[in-house]
Amino acid sequence: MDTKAFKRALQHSENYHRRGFGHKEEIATQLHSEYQSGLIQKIRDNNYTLNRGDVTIRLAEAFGFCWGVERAVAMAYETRKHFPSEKIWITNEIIHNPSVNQRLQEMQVGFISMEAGQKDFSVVDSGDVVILPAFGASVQEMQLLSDKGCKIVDTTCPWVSKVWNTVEKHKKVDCTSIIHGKYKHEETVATSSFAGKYLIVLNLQEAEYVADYILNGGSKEEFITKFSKACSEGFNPDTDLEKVGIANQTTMLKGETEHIGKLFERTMMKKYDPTELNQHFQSFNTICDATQERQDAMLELVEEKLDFMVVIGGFNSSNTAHLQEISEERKIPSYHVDSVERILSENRIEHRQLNGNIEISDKWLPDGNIIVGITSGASTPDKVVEDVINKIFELKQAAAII
Ligand SMILES: C/C(=C\COP(=O)(O)OP(=O)(O)O)CO
Ligand code: SF4
Repeated sequence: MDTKAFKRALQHSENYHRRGFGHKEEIATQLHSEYQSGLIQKIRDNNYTLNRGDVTIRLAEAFGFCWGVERAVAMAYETRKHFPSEKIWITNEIIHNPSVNQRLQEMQVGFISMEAGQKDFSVVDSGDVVILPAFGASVQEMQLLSDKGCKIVDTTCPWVSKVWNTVEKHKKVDCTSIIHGKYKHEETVATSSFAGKYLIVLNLQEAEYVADYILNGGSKEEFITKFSKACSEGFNPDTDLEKVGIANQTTMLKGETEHIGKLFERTMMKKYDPTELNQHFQSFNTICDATQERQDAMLELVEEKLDFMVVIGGFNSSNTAHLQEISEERKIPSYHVDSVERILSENRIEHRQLNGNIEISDKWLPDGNIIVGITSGASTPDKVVEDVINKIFELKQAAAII
C-alpha cells in the first residue's frame, strides 16, 4: 500500500476533519473549569513554590498538559458539540489519563473495544463519527474507517505526524527504520504502520544487542524470536540492517534516544567506510519539545534537596513513567500516582513502580518539615495535581494537630 498517497487522498476527502469545527470559544470555559486549577496557577506565579504549615511544595517548571494534548482534547469536545446527536466513537483512549477518558465516556463517546486481541469495529456504522486520538491510528484503521464511510476527526498531534514523515523518508531510500519505542504503544503501532521495514527497540540494551549483531553477527533465530512482535513481516537481520534510520516514539527518555542514535552512527561507521555513512545511516530527532521540556525541568528539580517526589499521571502514560525514572535514578523516594484516590492515608500510598507493578508503600509521609517535589505528565490535568497537593496539606495538617 502507498501509505503516503492514501494519507494525502484521505486528507482531501470531505469526511476527514483535522482542524476543529469553529467552537473553540464555546468549549474553552468548559475545558478550563474541568481541567485547570487556581491553586496550580498560584504556585506557578509564586516561582513554582508554595509553603503551607510543615510543607513546602516545589513544582517542576514544566509539567502537565502539553500543547498536543490540549489540542486533541479540545477537538474531541468540539466534535461532541458539532455532532450533538450522531454516534461518536474513538479508536483508543484519547490520551493516557483516566479522568479525561472518563469525561469522554460521560459525553457518550464510545471506545472501540478489544475482542480476542483485535479491535471490534463492527459496532461502527457508515456515517458515524470516529475520533482518532492524539497518538494517531494505524494506516489500516484509517483505511477501514474511510471505506466504511465514517466521518473521521483526526486529533493526531502534529509532532506524532512528524515521526510518520520521518519513517516515510526512510522507506523512500530503502532504509530500515529503527524505532525507539514500545511496540504495543498506540503511537508506535501507528508509526510502524507507515514504515517500510522496521525494528522497534525498547531501550539502550536492546539497541546494543542489534548493534552487536550488525558488527559481529549472531544467531538469526534468537534475533527473530527476540523481536518477533517488534519488527516488520519477514524481517531478516542479515540483510535488513545494512541501511538504518532512527526514529522514536515522541515521549521516550530523551537521553536514551540520543545514546541510541549515536550508537547506530558509530556502528555504521565501524562496519562501513566512514565517508559512506550517509548511505547507511539517517537520524532525525523526533522526541517532541514538550517531552524534552518536562524532562529538563525534572532534571533541574531533582538537583534540589527533596524529601520525596510525587509524579502524577496515568499508569499507562509513557512520558509520566520516564519522569518517574529520572527521579528514581537520583535515588529520591518517589511515588507515581494517577489520582488523589491512590493516597490511602498518611501511612499508605498506592503507586506504580517502574516495572509496571502497582504496590502499596507504608510510612510514605515523613514527620516534621518536608519539601515535596511535584511533577505531572503531558496528559495530566492540573486539577488532578491540585487534588494531590491539597491531600498532602490536609494529611500533614491533621498529623500536626494530633
Ligand atoms: C498523546 C501523546 C502524549 C501525551 O501523553 P500520554 O500520557 O497520553 O501518552 P504517552 O506518554 O505517549 O504514553 C503522544 O505523544
Ligand atoms: S507529548 Fe509531544 S507529541 Fe505527544 S501530544 Fe504532547 S506535544 Fe504532541
